[in-house]
Amino acid sequence: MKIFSAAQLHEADKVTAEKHNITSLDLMERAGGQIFAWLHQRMQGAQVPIHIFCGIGNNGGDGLVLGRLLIENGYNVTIYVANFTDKRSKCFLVNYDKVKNITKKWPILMTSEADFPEIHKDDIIIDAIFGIGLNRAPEGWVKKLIQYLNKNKAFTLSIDMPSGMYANQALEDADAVITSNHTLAFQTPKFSFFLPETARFVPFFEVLDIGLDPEYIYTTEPYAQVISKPEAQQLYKPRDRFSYKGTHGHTLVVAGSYGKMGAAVLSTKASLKIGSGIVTTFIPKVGYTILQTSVPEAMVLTDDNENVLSSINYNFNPQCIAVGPGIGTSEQTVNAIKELFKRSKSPIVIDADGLNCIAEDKSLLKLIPKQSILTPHKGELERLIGTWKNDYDKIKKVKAFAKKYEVVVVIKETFTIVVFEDKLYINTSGNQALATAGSGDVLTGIIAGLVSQGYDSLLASVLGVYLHGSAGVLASKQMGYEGVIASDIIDFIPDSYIELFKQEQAPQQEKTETK
Ligand SMILES: NC(=O)C1=CN([C@@H]2O[C@H](COP(=O)(O)OP(=O)(O)OC[C@H]3O[C@@H](n4cnc5c(N)ncnc54)[C@H](O)[C@@H]3O)[C@@H](O)[C@H]2O)[C@@H](O)CC1
Ligand SMILES: [K+]
Repeated sequence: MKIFSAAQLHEADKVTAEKHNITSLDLMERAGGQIFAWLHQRMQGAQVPIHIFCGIGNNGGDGLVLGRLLIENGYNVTIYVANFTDKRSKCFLVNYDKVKNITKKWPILMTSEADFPEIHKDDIIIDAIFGIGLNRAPEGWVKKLIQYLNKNKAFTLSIDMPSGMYANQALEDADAVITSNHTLAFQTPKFSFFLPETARFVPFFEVLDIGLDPEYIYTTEPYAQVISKPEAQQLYKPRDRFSYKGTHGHTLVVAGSYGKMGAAVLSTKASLKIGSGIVTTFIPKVGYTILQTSVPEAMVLTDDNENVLSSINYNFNPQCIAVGPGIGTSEQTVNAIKELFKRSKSPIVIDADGLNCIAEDKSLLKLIPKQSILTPHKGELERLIGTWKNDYDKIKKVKAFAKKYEVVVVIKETFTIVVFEDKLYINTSGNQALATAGSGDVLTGIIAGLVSQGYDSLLASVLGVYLHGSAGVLASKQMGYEGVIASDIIDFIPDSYIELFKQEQAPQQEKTETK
C-alpha cells in the first residue's frame, strides 16, 4: 500500500474534487460518514457517552459530520470545539451550522482549561482536533487539553491521525500528542505511524478508503510503501519445474569465531531453507565439526586461523555472499573482510560484526560491492552514519548513505524499513517473538539466499524481511512470543512461503438444524 505525504494528500483532495466534480464538502461528508459507519457497526446504538473534540480545520469538520450523524441516529453525543483561533476552515463552518440546525444548539466552545469537561473512563473520546494540517506543536491550553484527554483513560478514537503528530515530519513535543487507542486514517496510513518515536501513539490503525482519485493514487510516486501480504506475494518468483540446484544459486556464508559458531550455523541453515541451491560456509577452523554436524547440507571451508577469520579464500563464484554473523572485529578479521570486499563481484549481505568491521575501518566503505545489502540494528547504524536528531533525520541520512555507496540499507526496527535510493519500504509482518538472539543471523541468511536465487538486492531485502517476520509470527502462534528462538524462525521459513499464498478462510456460516 502506498503512503502519501500530507502535501500529496491535499493535492489528491484537490484533484479528486476537480476531476470527479465533487466538492471538498462532499469529501468531508464521505470521510465523516465512513467513521460513523465504523462506529455504528460496533456500537449498535449503545448509549455510551461519546465526547467529540473538534479543532477548527477540516479534521474538526470530520468530527462535526460524525457528531451530526451519531446524533441523528440516536447516540449520546457531546460535541466540543477547541476554539484556539477564529480562522475556521470553510468546510468546518458549513458543518458547524449543520450541527446547530439539527440539535438547535451550538457545540460547546472551549477557550481555556476551565472549559475541559468531565469524562468517565468508560466513555468514548473522539479525537478530531488536528489532522494532516498541523503546522506547529500544540501549546498552551490546547496542549493541556491533549494531556487531559490522555490522562483520562477513556477509549480514544483518532480521526485520520492522533492530534499533535505530523504525518511526515519529526515530532516536536512528545507531551502534546494524543495517545490514541485506535486510529482511522483516510486513504493511506501516515509515515509517522511506523517510526520508533511516534508508533507508540498509534497502537492500532485502520485505513478507510474515501475514494480519492484512483488515477492520482495509482500514478503518483508515493512517499513510502507499506509491505504486507498482497505486496509480498507479488515479489515472489515461482520456481521453474526443470531447474536444478545450480539454478537456485550458490551462497557463500562468511561467519563465526570461537564461541560464536552458532551464528554461522543459523545463517547457513536460513539460506538453505529459503531456497539457495548450494551453500558453502567459510569459518575459522574451530567450527569445522560444529558446522558439518549441524548443517550436513552445507559445504564447509576453513580459515588457516583456528579461532577468527584472517584470510577468506574460495575458488568459485557465489551469486551472493553473507558476511558478518559472529565474526568479531579483530584486526586480522577487518583486513580479511577488506580483501573480500575488493575481490567480490557479487553483492554482499553485511550484518552484525561485518558492519562493525566497517565502523572500525571506514576505508572499507568505498570497497563495498555495488548493490550490497547492509542490515544494521540501531547501534550498528549509529556506528555507520553517526547519531541523528530524530527519526526523520535518520531516514534522510540513511538515504544519503545508500545513494553514496549504491547499497540497500535495511533498518531493523519493529517496523523494519528498507531504504534504496529515495525509496522506502516499510515491513508490517513480524512481532515481538523476533526479538531473540540470532534472529538477525537468520535474516542475513534469508536475504543472501534470495539474492542467490535471482532476486535483485532490493526485492530480496523487501521479501526477505517480510518472510522472516512472517516465519516469526507463525512460530509464535505455536510457541508464544517468549518460546520462539532463532532456530524456530528457520523451521517456520517453509510455512512463511506457504502462508504467502494461503487464502483467508471465510467465516463458516452456522448450520441451522433441519429435521
Ligand atoms: N483528502 C483530504 O485531504 C481530506 C482531508 N480531510 C480531513 O482534513 C484534515 C486536514 O485538514 P486541514 O488541512 O484543515 O488541517 P487540520 O484540520 O489538521 O487543522 C489545521 C488547522 O489548525 C491550525 N493549526 C495547525 N497547527 C496548530 C497548532 N499547533 N495550534 C493551533 N492551531 C494549529 C491550522 O492553521 C489549521 O487552521 C485531514 O487530516 C482529514 O481529517 C477529510 O475531510 C477528507 C478529505
Ligand atoms: K485527529
